Amino acid sequence: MGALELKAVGKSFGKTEVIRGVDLTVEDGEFCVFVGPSGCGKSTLLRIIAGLEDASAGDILLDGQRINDVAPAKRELAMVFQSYALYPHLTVRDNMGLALKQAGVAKAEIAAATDKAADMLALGPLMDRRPAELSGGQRQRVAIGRAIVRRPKLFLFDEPLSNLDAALRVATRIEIARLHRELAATMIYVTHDQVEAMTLADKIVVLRAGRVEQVGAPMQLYNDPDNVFVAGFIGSPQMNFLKAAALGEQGETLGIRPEHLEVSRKAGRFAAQISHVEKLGGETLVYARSETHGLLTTRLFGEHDFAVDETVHLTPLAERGFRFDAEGQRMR
Ligand SMILES: Nc1ncnc2c1ncn2[C@@H]1O[C@H](COP(=O)(O)OP(=O)(O)OP(=O)(O)O)[C@@H](O)[C@H]1O
Repeated sequence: MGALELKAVGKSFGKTEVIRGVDLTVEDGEFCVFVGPSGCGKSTLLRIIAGLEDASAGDILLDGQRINDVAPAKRELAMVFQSYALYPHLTVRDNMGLALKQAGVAKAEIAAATDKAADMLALGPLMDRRPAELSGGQRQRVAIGRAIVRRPKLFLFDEPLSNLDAALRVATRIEIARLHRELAATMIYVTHDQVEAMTLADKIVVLRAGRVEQVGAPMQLYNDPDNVFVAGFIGSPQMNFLKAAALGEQGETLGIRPEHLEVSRKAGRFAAQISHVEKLGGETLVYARSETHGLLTTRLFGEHDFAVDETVHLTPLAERGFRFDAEGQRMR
């Protein structure tokens, strides 16, 4: 079991309030991802759950038990950090087994648990090496293995992949998704990475300035954002925000995803001048500036020969658009 509930959780550092009245439920076995701009409080919230910071207000419940006053080591959770925090003088095997050894678990049981985790993470051949003899990706797998060995109720990940190169990030991301399926464990994961959030999460929590803006499944947030902030935050490249009145549309702002903004040399709703073109292989991003709507992004399938400074005509597919009022709230 590993169901987590936060009730009106708040945190201030001195006079600065960084977490404000957060209510959140993470179901047993769920993969929950915290996203939000830098400084919005993702890591602080994770550290409060881990017990590395005290909450200034509210309750933290693990399987229905209030754990605010339970010491971090007694919370039955394991945290995996961006920096691997392995002991340099210990082998991989001893790093992975250390927590169990300190808890007085029998040697044979420790060996069984570490061997099983090593199998899951393909660490078998590396068990007698020390951290200095491993690559970054291997070290992060050891750090994950060390968490698995403890069989926690809850796994907490704080940007675990951000020190890895692009290819390793993808491989390790897929490995974490597989581990989540195999272990059926509750996981909470902090990231800056859109792709990690969209692909790993059962549930994404979008935070802004210490508050929850919206909670939902990844495609729910993408297809049905509550407000301009969530609409602009989820999705890469970002959603375009056009002036609704200039297009004869209701509301203040019309949100159009880059794939729903058509670009043509011949005709369209309004003109814009191309300022930048990115050919990504499978798709082309065309950035164009309109006098009325500002800088807009369009995403085209395949390769195109649009050029910088060229004038083009853009047409938003209004039926695929999102309408927002003057406060930035979605008009449904
Ligand atoms: N020990 C501290 N003392 C004072 N302020 C702090 C402390 N720790 C964090 N903060 C502040 O709390 C806010 C939230 O920080 P936090 O690290 O949780 O953000 P974050 O969303 O994880 O950011 P990032 O994405 O940049 O890692 C920030 O404004 C930060 O400056």
